Amino acid sequence: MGKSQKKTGKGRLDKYYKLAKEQGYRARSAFKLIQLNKKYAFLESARCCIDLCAAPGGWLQVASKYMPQNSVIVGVDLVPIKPIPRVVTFASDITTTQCRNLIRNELKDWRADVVLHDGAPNVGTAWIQDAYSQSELVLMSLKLAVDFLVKGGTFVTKVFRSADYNNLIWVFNQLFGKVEATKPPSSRNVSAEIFVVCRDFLAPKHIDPKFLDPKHVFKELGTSVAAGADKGSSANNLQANVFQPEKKRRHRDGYADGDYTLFKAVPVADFVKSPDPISVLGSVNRMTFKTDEEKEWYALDITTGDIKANCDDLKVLGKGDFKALLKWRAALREELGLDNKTKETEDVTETVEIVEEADEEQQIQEELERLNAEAAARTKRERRRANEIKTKTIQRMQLQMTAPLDIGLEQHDASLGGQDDFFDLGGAETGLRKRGGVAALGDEDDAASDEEDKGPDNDETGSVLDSDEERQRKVDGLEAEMDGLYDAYRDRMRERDAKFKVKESRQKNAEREEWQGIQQPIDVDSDSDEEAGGWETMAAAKEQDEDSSSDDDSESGDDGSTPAPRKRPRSEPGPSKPAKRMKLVNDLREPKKQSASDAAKVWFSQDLFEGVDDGMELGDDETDSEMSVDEDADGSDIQSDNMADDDFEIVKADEDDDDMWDVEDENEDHVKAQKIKQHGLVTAEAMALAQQLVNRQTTKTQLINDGFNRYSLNSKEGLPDWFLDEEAKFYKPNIPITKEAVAALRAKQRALDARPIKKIAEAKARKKFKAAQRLEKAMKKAEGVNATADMSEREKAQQIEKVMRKGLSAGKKAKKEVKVVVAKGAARGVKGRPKGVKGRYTMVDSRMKKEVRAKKRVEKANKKRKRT
Ligand SMILES: C[S@@+](CC[C@H](N)C(=O)[O-])C[C@H]1O[C@@H](n2cnc3c(N)ncnc32)[C@H](O)[C@@H]1O
Repeated sequence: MGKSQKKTGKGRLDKYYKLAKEQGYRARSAFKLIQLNKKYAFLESARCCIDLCAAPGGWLQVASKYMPQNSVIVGVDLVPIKPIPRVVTFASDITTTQCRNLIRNELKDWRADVVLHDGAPNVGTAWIQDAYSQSELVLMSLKLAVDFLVKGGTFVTKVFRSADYNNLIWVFNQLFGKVEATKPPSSRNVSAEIFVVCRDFLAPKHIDPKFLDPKHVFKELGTSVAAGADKGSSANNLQANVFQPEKKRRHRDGYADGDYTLFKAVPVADFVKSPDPISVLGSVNRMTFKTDEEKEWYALDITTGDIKANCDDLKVLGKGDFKALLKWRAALREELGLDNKTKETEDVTETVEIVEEADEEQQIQEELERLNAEAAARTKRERRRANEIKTKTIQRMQLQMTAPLDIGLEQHDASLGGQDDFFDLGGAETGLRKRGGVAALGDEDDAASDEEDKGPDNDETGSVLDSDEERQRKVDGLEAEMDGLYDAYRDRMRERDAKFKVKESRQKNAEREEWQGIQQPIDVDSDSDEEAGGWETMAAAKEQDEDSSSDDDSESGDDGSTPAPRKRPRSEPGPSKPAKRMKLVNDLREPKKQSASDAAKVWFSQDLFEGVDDGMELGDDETDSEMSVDEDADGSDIQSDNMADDDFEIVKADEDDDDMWDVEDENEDHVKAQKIKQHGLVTAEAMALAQQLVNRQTTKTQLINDGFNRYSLNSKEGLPDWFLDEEAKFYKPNIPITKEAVAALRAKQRALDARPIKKIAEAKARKKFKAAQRLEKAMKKAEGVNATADMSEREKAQQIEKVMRKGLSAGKKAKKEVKVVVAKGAARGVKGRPKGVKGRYTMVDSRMKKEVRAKKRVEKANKKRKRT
């Protein structure tokens, strides 16, 4: 931000502050945009974004992370913003034409899909003044937004809940199809800020300048307040000034008659004796003790130093100070006997009223009104308490979890009716209440004290449970209940949904296996219910990849999150399930089977990869970083016994392979490239990353850095099942490649897979051709037999059957065995058939026989090696 902020005040160092530090965001406000985007998803599809009031750049970082590569991102602020990759920034005032021109120059004739505004004026003096300038700043940002937004675009702005709020919302509604106000969980409860997301910009051809003119937009309320004042409701207004400062407006009507100064001092007696003390507090700057009577009051014990100081400057006082003054007044009046008098007077009035036979109906009416008001106040109080409890429950849950963002909670703002929560705990809470499981919550209900009596800090701690132990016990109880509910839900699902059962058992298997390898792509048509784009799409695609794997399990690792249920590709038979499972515990360095390495060979045979061994290594790097944790865990040299039954000889891993993970190896690049060539870049994601490296769209460092994220060391210890299940679905890293790139590569791979190997195709064709020839020949022969006159019909039939059988058979003559005969002793050198040898034979000497055997052995061994 422009001005330096105190980092130790009221919960400034909250979890979002820490998270921001941890994740390298420049400001905790980054999470506000992340959460807004999570709800409205406007960044993923945006190609151009303008961030107004962007310093220090938290929102810009988020935009650059979530928007597609090569999008245009422009940030403006009064203060310079430290450079951010892929982002252009200016230092300029957004209310000036110079700023407009700068943005225009940068964007040329591009239009923005998203305009963001998180501006806060750097005034920091009077809150009322701040709120007003904030509203003006919002209107200025809207002015810029309508200049640059594309039709259908999104404008996100921060507004304060002030008197101008409704006017601003009205203006937004004139220009946008959908306008929603929301308060993301990361926005502090104590802050009056609220975010308005205006979608579907209508892009009217002509916009009445009055819509964007503060004088007009904020006029109506200003005058209504003034009008209210005219109607003699000054007392109410001034009361509002004290306890609801946002209601106060600027003096647009000039000074009161005969009162030309802004500073007002009144004798303290005015305050003490006035029937409307609050209006006095709201209208003056100082209360003086000048008369003798007032000096006496000054000397009293109840007139403490604080009271004296408060009377000295009323404009700097807060709610608590005003309350103290009112208490002091009440005490003083009691001491002076002023209140008794009033009581007496009231009694007299009452008596008079009775004497005057007040209208009974009117009394009933008044009583009813009073009761109604009381009921309304009670409901309000209850709602507030419920909200407080909900917030606290959420906070406690978050304290138990490592990923507060995933809970994506949206606090329900009572003033913004009709907005759905991201994750409504209300239901769960009610359920728990019914079972009596959250007595804790009830306790807290009672414990929640009146907000008015406490500062925001007290709010946090005052109603929080007494001791750590007690709190822990209650949290445990709540968790146990949640687990119970979740188990019940799963039981219900198991009964109702057979698919769920299968899914669950697969999940369990997968969890047991823990390590998940990279596999072959499968048919894209296979159903995936999470095809939502972004990571979901990638994850679904990845799942498909993994599903289709026949046996290769060492290339790409997942981040260790629970894998989704797998499916066998329809097109390929693949090994049986047990075989597949068995492979999962194999040595990671075991040489890959045919399919993976073939795919890799085809892939690397492209011109693109000529002489780019260096780059290749990075593709692996990426994979390494993702899989390293699992690899360490599972990479033991376990050899399944079943392997012995395989056709393949188990070959001990090369020493080179041992070096794969040794970063200190000087041949590292070469070795890794070899490994990739050998095992293949099997998933489309890995290929897309490799392609990005080759095309210099990304760098090695960037990929390595991307590999270290909050997903990489995600401990699951002690987390409840429902949370892990939820996490398995949504807590996944976003690989920095586009959906389109993966789709294109997958299509390419499918095309390659669909093609048979040329040699096989030719051999098949030859075989077919020869069979046809044989058949034709047989038919001709059969015709000849049929035409023969000197054969009986029976003989003909027998002959034709014989001929046809021969024609339809494979036509391969059994190879006649040739016996190898070694002439020894006296027989050596003798010509002619040796004694006792029948059929074909060949004479050899003993040396030749050995050589032939050795040759056969070598051929066989080579064959096996090739197959593995
Ligand atoms: C809350 S900060 C913005 C934080 C930013 N969204 C982030 O995530 O880093 C508000 C910013 O508004 C800027 N600002 C206030 N008035 C401005 C104006 N007239 N023109 C440009 N920037 C302004 C301030 O300099 C301040 O840096």
